[in-house]
Amino acid sequence: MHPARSVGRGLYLLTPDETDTGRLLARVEAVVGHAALLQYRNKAAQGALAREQVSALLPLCRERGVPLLVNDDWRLALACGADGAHLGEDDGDLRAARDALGADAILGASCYDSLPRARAAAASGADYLAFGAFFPSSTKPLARRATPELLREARQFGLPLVAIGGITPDNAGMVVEAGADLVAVISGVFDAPDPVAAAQAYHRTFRKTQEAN
Ligand SMILES: Cc1ncc(COP(=O)(O)OP(=O)(O)O)c(N)n1
Ligand SMILES: Cc1nc(C(=O)O)sc1CCOP(=O)(O)O
Ligand SMILES: [Mg+2]
Repeated sequence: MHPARSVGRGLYLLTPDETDTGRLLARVEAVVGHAALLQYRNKAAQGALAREQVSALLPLCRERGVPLLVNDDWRLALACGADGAHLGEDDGDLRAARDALGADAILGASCYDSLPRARAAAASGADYLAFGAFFPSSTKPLARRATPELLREARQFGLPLVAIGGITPDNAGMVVEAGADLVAVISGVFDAPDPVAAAQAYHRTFRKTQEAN
């Protein structure tokens, strides 16, 4: 069994679809210090632009001590020297990614609403298991839905659990109480009127839940 890399606890920030690299950097720079992990996810960028953006984000993440993962494309993560990759059901084989990236890389897996998928991902070398969507998501309106009960059951795998999908500072408590170590967020931070205040508000949820238990 692969010894899972530590991924911390708190806010797991995913980048917005931003094609202007300078603007992407500025938006991320404002909030990345409040994140435990950053995922480069940009459905509007491929090829050279995606590579340029990962390479631009990497020094910022290193400076702030925040691991940078690449969504969908472990080869891009490897080429840029990022800290890992996140793969969903259409993004290739987890075991092949683990073999190519090595034991030190952080490898995340989308499990949607499926415990069997989570079991397979854990056996294939995932460092964390992501479930969702927990709430209606403006980013992914057609996402399958998951429940807090599923998260409780997923504790059996002994890996860090990520909750994603429509998570706001107001509803995050429900998934954190159910066992989420990280809440993965795009619009709750990047579409907020004050992204820094929003990022800080997620932190308070973790603190409150810890104090209550
Ligand atoms: C942390 C995290 N969880 C889930 C996803 C979704 O991955 P996927 O199903 O491959 O969908 P896309 O993000 O590629 O649209 C994720 N990216 N990150
Ligand atoms: C990228 C993604 N994956 C999901 C899943 O359920 O697997 S939900 C989702 C969208 C996350 O964005 P927001 O925080 O804006 O809802
Ligand atoms: Mg994907």
